[in-house]
Amino acid sequence: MTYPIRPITEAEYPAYSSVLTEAFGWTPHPDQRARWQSGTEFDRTLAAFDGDLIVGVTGIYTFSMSVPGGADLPVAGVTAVSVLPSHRRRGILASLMRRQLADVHERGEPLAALYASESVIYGRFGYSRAADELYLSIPTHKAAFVRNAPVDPALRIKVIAPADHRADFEALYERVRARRPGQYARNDHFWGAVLADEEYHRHGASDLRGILAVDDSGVRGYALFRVRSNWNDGVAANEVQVNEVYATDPAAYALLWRNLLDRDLTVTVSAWGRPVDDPLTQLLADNRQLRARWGDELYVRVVDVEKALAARAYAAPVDVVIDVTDDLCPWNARRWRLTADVSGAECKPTEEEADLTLPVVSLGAAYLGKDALQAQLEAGLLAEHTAGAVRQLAAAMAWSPKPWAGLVF
Ligand SMILES: CC(=O)SCCNC(=O)CCNC(=O)[C@H](O)C(C)(C)COP(=O)(O)OP(=O)(O)OC[C@H]1O[C@@H](n2cnc3c(N)ncnc32)[C@H](O)[C@@H]1OP(=O)(O)O
Repeated sequence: MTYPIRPITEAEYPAYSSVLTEAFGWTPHPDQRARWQSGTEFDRTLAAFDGDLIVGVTGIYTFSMSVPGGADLPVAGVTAVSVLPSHRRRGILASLMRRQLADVHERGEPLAALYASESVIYGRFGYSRAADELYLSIPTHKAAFVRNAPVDPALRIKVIAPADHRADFEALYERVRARRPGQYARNDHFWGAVLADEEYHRHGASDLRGILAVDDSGVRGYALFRVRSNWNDGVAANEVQVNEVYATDPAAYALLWRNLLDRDLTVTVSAWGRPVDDPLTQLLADNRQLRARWGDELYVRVVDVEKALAARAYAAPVDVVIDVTDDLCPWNARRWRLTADVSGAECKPTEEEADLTLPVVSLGAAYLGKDALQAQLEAGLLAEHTAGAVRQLAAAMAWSPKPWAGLVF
């Protein structure tokens, strides 16, 4: 049985969104549903139909995303993937994914990216875990910084109402996001999500709180957080739950965390999803006290090998012929010669013998700079034809800071 696929109109949004809420078992608040609707790019939605009934959906946010070296790449941010429970496992997701990848390619976007509800779903479509994150928790009484942590006496903390400082957050985030691969330009919809503060976003904690790190020249950093108030037998045991911390420089970054860690009545600071190389991990003197769970963050699919590999910077010179295998995007499946040094990168089709064979899913894992390729070789997932070729490519593709998008879409 086939299920015709097409984008929806705005009038069809209620039926589109009900597939999403049914598949996820969510009951969104009307404000949240309204926000999703206003953020929807209707020409980039796809719905699969069984007669008049929408039974499967997906959408795309049109992103500009930082890649290693700081360039901005057009990226398709895949979202809202859902199939009605009555129609699951009939190949509807597979047909939506095939159609979506063809659309993304036609539009000239070299990458697609997503946050996965389950890590097992997207590998078959060429997506790979490309960024990791830490869910961390720090006991505040063990949170001293190393002795040489940066301090700038010109800096001070200002307590603010987040809703009044959106322009400061936007300007600061835009100033710093090129540093870390995976960070994407946030439009109105995403700033609305960052600052969303209705009761249902609080999960028993306070309203959204904010601090700025400022000096006489202006804002050098901000943090957004909530406080979960807690008393045990008359003893205060609050938890500060950190949502975002961004700063232009290390001293401002350290001061913001210092303020979050030093609050009265507080025993724990936690954060749901931080970069694995968060500078905070280096600042804590007793860093064994930082308890963290390692998780998967962004998934990446290289849709156009030639454009994607030429667009990023490389940490070391590289000159290899890669035989890319890709069942879903046949335009990628061939041999490519990648040459790169400090002056730039080039990726061109070639008929030369391959130094290594790389499934496109492995390229996605390494694209934003995660150190993935050598381990994949050792796991038997790649084929090396010239000794040392994988090590050379892995050293060139690995990047610091490590990739992290920082905001679910
Ligand atoms: C970016 C995001 O939006 S992430 C959100 C993803 N959505 C959800 O988690 C909501 C709940 N789940 C669903 O709506 C559906 O189960 C979906 C969208 C995950 C899958 O849709 P379906 O139409 O059932 O998938 P489809 O039938 O096309 O399956 C294609 C293949 O993927 C496999 N597959 C699909 N979903 C899963 C899963 N959750 N776990 C393991 N395998 C899966 C199928 O078994 C099939 O494998 P095969 O090719 O070897 O036969």
